[in-house]
Amino acid sequence: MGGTVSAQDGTANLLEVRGLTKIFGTLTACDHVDLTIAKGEIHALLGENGAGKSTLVKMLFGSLEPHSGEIRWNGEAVRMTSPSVAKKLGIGMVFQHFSLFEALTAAENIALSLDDGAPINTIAAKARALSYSYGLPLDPDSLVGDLSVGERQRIEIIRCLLQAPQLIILDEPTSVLTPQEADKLFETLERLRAEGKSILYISHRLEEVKRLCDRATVLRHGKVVGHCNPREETAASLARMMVGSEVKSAERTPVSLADAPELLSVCGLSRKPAGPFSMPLKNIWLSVKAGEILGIAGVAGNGQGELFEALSGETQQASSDIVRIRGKDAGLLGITGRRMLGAAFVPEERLGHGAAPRMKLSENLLLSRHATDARAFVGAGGMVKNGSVYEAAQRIIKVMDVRKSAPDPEAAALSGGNLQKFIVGRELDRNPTVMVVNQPTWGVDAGASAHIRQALIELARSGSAVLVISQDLDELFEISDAIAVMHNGELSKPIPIAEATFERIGLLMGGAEPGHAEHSLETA
Ligand SMILES: Nc1ncnc2c1ncn2[C@@H]1O[C@H](COP(=O)(O)OP(=O)(O)OP(=O)(O)O)[C@@H](O)[C@H]1O
Repeated sequence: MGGTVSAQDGTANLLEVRGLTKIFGTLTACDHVDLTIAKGEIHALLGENGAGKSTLVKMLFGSLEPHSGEIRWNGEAVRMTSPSVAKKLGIGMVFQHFSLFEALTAAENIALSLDDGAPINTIAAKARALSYSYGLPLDPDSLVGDLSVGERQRIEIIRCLLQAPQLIILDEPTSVLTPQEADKLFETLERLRAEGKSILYISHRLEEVKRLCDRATVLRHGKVVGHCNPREETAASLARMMVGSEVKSAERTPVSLADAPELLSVCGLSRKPAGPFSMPLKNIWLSVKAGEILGIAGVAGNGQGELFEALSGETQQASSDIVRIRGKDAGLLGITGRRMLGAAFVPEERLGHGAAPRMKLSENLLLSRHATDARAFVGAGGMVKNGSVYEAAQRIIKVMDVRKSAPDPEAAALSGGNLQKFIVGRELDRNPTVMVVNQPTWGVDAGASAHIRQALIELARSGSAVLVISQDLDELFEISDAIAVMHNGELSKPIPIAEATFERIGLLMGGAEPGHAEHSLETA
């Protein structure tokens, strides 16, 4: 075999890709892409949403077939005809969306994918030993449903490492992790590098790319537009390489809320856990006024999802005055009833929850807005005005700069970040009086994140109340007028942004000063 020599520093290349091309319909998602990965390097793959990163790694992992191009592995031409071929060669992948069964244990989940017939006890013992040796401790007997997102990701990583890969591909691994969990992951990746393994790392978080990665390849519109050493760049210069122009952060204009009417309020919301894997809500009080953005911070799994469900009407309250929208009792209304009051909701999970994957964007638009926009979209006798729906979908696509491979593609054919842009745009397009959004820029690139954040600020300043749940503290500090923290099903008092610091919010996220915000309603 014998690897070829990399021009960069003389180390052998593990992977060499030449002219790899993938075409979807009229869109060339990857256009003659060249990429080399040396042994023992952490290589970043950067690019805007829809730049072709996932398409490229899917071709490397054998889950998509290229139209043309060549892949060389340890110097030899190979064809990745399926993920099992890629795994056998030594490529492992940790996906953005986990594929674990909640009702099974960690070891049972691992056994399912290893498929080597080894007894479950042997697999559990191996998983335990490996997880401890890499500083990612895991109890193989724990039920996945009881685990935090970070712990679930450990299972995915251990499952990948058990196959002894030489190249590990990670697709946005830190977007669901707390800062502490991300630090642990970086240590593990550095250790893997020291052992001579190679890592291909996809992330929109440019600071962590600077910290971790040895080289970067930048894609734009499916083409390689540059290579760099991220340590010699700034986050701004990396963003510029990806986007092709300067990326500005959102600007929060000052606002006076003294006489502003309250548009969304929650008074004493409590809820028992809905199932074995959900969090109770404990006496939650909050208030959002016209013009205001209230940010809700918290480590994933502390009740933010349950709070979103309670606000959106997916779960209803014990009495109608617990949730009020525009001064109307809404606690017993479902999602459509709350939308009819002028509220809009963007859930965290975009595929399945935020959009039906196999439906076109225009059909998804109709699905969520047929009741609230009946006059615009439904004609006499209940006939759908297809032309109007299509036009509205195209308007949203244009405003949000949604990149796609067909005029009105199915939701599942969009890249993750582009689908997120469409869903946020679909709700903003209604000009809602109350907007509740969970993780607005999850998986969204720097340029589009700035666009979404600015749009939320402008919506608030035009007189709407906006509540943003986010795990991204930088985001909350950039856009919020006040930040409250969810911990263990309780919500802290909101802290006005002028008094909020990362330390103070971080302490609350860790469980300091717990308590609900009953008196905040008087002071807000
Ligand atoms: N199965 C598919 N059918 C049609 N078009 C597709 C399909 N998968 C991806 N595309 C298109 O190919 C382009 C590249 O998408 P890809 O998912 O590779 O982008 P990405 O760089 O990973 O983006 P993100 O950062 O948002 O995850 C997008 O315009 C997307 O709409």
